[in-house]
Amino acid sequence: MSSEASAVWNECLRVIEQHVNEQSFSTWFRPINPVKLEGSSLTIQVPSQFFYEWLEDNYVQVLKLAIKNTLGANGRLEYAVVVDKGNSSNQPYVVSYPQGNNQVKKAAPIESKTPFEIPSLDADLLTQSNLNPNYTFGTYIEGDCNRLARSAGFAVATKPGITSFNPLMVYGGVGLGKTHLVQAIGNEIKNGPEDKFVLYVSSEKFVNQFMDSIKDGNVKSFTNFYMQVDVLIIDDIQFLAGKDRTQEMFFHIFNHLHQNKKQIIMTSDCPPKDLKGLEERLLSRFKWGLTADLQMPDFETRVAIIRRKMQSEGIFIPDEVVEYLAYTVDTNVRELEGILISLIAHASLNRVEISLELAKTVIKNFIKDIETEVGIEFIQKSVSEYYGIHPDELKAKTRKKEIVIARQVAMYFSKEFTQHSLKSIGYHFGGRDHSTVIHAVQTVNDMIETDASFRNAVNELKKKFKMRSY
Ligand SMILES: Nc1ncnc2c1ncn2[C@@H]1O[C@H](COP(=O)(O)OP(=O)(O)OP(=O)(O)O)[C@@H](O)[C@H]1O
Repeated sequence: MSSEASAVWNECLRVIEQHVNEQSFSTWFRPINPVKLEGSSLTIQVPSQFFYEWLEDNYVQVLKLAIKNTLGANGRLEYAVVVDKGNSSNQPYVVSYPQGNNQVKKAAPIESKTPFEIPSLDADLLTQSNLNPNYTFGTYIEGDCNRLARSAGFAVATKPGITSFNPLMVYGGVGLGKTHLVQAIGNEIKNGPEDKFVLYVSSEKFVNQFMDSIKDGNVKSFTNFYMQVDVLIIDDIQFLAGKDRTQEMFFHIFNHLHQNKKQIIMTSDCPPKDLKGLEERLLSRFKWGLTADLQMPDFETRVAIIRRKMQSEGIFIPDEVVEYLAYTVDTNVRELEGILISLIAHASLNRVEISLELAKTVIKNFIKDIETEVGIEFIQKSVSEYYGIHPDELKAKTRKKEIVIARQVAMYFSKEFTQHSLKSIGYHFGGRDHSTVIHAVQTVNDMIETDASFRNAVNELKKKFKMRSY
């Protein structure tokens, strides 16, 4: 960054500051970097195409004024937009508009190659991996939900085929980051010092390719192709269920790769023991290495995921909105990202700032099946999650101390956050009496007074319910 450009841009900021409110100023102008000054032309770098369009749509007049005040009537402003997706070189591209001319020439985004396309069998093996370059360890947020899988993945990436994690099987529910993690391993190996042929393929494509090879009479070249791979990443292995011929072929490829110390990485939507329709000999091989699961990220990890996404989109979102989203969307990461994108798009289309109000509208109107009310069931789920027990235990007869406390806390919040009568609350906790609920509320109130760590726990949960009941 040139010091002249900085000085001019600081002058511009002083002008802009007087014409926009504080939040808009920090959202849309603080992230801008002045890049260079050539004559009376200043180039500023903005974090994304979306960011650039927003400035053009909303702040073009104030920008013109700032440029005119600092660089005179001939002053010009140029943008360098950092293209974050699909442009591995991450080269900025420049669009410019002359002063007094509103015809902005918008540059087309740089095309990226489709990341998931399967290479043809005679493709240049070392360059075609089908890996999405954005799926790296750097962009994968670590939390308790994925620690084992992530560290095993990292170990595999450091020494593919050599650790005892071969095969590495990552399993978990929909949209929890399986593909991202296994592709991060692939990218790490591919970008490492050794020339390894890493191949990512979805099981569905694998099946289709195999079928085609039978049809075309080139099964041998199909097999040879897969046997040359150094690191085979095969996604959604559950898709092989019931496809006996493909399983047989995969069995041979698996054995060949494993015997030759090649790394095999797989994902599945459930643990191997629950994979139905897969041959026993395959399942037993899946258990040779390491099986690690992914869970739904906890609140802090969800916040970190949102912040990372904000950073990559070059968007600022107020903390209270970030927290609201993280509290409310606890289904899976893909849904969380989807809602975030809807929110950004909604703000952009309606030309409004991202606020808590807007986030509530987007969540309620756009994502119909998301529960935003605090009901007894939600309280039971949240409290049992917090105490690491199963929600059914809150309704069971057990008198184990930690379960009694969790049950009392859940009853206390049901009284505070829902309209249910004491009788109804008791009913939802395994048909207990209303006097049990009164006793629970009293006990929790007493413990809040006397026990600081209990008070903190209750406050933390309360924050969650409050967020949801906004
Ligand atoms: N820990 C994480 N850090 C950052 N982003 C994440 C994380 N987990 C998931 N994501 C993001 O969530 C989205 C969904 O992840 P991904 O596609 O890997 O899920 P999946 O488990 O493979 O889903 P499916 O079951 O549908 O195959 C992706 O955009 C991914 O980048």
